[in-house]
Amino acid sequence: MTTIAPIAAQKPAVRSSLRRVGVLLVNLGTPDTADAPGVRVYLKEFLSDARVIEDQGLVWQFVLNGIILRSRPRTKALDYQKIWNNERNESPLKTITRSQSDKLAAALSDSDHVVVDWAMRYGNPSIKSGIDALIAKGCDRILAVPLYPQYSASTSATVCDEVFRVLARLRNQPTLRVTPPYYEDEAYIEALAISIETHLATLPFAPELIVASFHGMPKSYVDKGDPYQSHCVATTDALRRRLGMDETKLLLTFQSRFGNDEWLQPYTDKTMERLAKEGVRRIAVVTPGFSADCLETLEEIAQENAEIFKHNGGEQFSAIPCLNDSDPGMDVIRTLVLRELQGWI
Ligand SMILES: C=CC1=C(C)c2cc3[nH]c(cc4nc(cc5[nH]c(cc1n2)c(C)c5CCC(=O)O)C(CCC(=O)O)=C4C)c(C)c3C=C
Ligand SMILES: [Fe+2]
Ligand SMILES: [Fe+2]
Repeated sequence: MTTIAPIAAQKPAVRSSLRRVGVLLVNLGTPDTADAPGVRVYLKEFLSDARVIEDQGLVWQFVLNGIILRSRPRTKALDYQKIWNNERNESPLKTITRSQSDKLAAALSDSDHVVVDWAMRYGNPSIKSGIDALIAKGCDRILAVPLYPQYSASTSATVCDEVFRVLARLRNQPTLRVTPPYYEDEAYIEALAISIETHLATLPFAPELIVASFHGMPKSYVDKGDPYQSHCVATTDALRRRLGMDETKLLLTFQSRFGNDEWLQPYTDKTMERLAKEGVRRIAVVTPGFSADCLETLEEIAQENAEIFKHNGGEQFSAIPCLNDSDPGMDVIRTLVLRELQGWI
């Protein structure tokens, strides 16, 4: 027999005539504080998710608790400190996701029965707190929006898992929709192209080529059927067509390798080294898989990989900002959300 967690008694939060639609933007998550304890809590939750590390067996428990959580929080906290939003005392991923949510709410303000909020899969604000808040405001229908253009089980699916877990405890469940991946949507490709062109026009140099760097994942996950790599390839192909560039002018690479297994290749850091050694002097890097700038773009790309490129002879390196809450970026989110809200608003 299948059992689920005890279902709580639930009072109607608002009068039943108010039937609102909730939109919940969800991104990956980030530590609450840029210090070792904050990073440890975050990494423990993240790396204990079987969608992220599929083999959660005894060996992994030993590696996670005995090695990773003893050393990585200290070094990663230093990286977070380099990019931290000190004004708000939070990570840029939170600042940007909140702003995306505020701007989407303003864009949908014509419909007074739509409520927009945001959440993080790991850390805070949690998906549970987001769903609770939407229900408390009278939402009986919720659209969850995983902010990942390319689907992967380690990102998009785990958002759904958590949403389902929260709903599983409710007696009076809202109706649920989830936005699909949008890796080759016209609005997304157009927004990327505009953001690249706008950024290149501000540079004092002309890059010889552009590297499109996506977050990596273990190759074995793709071998077992995760479509993530094919989505990254489709995005890059569409962008090449839109920009009139071939694979020598717009390269596809994968960053953020973690652990010793083989990850998707070519690796971004090795590509930086190779390009510089082959005599390329000026490059720009775009990170289309990240809907908001975060540790992986602001530190790993704009600092670490810039350093690798220059150390090996490269001269000019520019990191193109993510779509974030820019006008083209908000066009993408609004288009996606309005399409999936059809019939509800
Ligand atoms: C097996 C481990 C990991 C997989 C698979 C993975 C996939 C994946 N991740 C993102 C987006 C982000 N990841 C971020 C940080 C991050 N990712 C991993 C590991 C895996 N990611 C770790 C351990 C970390 C934490 C930092 C570190 O310790 O190295 C972030 C940044 C969060 C922030 O706070 O700014 C994002 C965003 C995608 C899209 C993805 C898909 C394959
Ligand atoms: Fe990651
Ligand atoms: Fe990284």
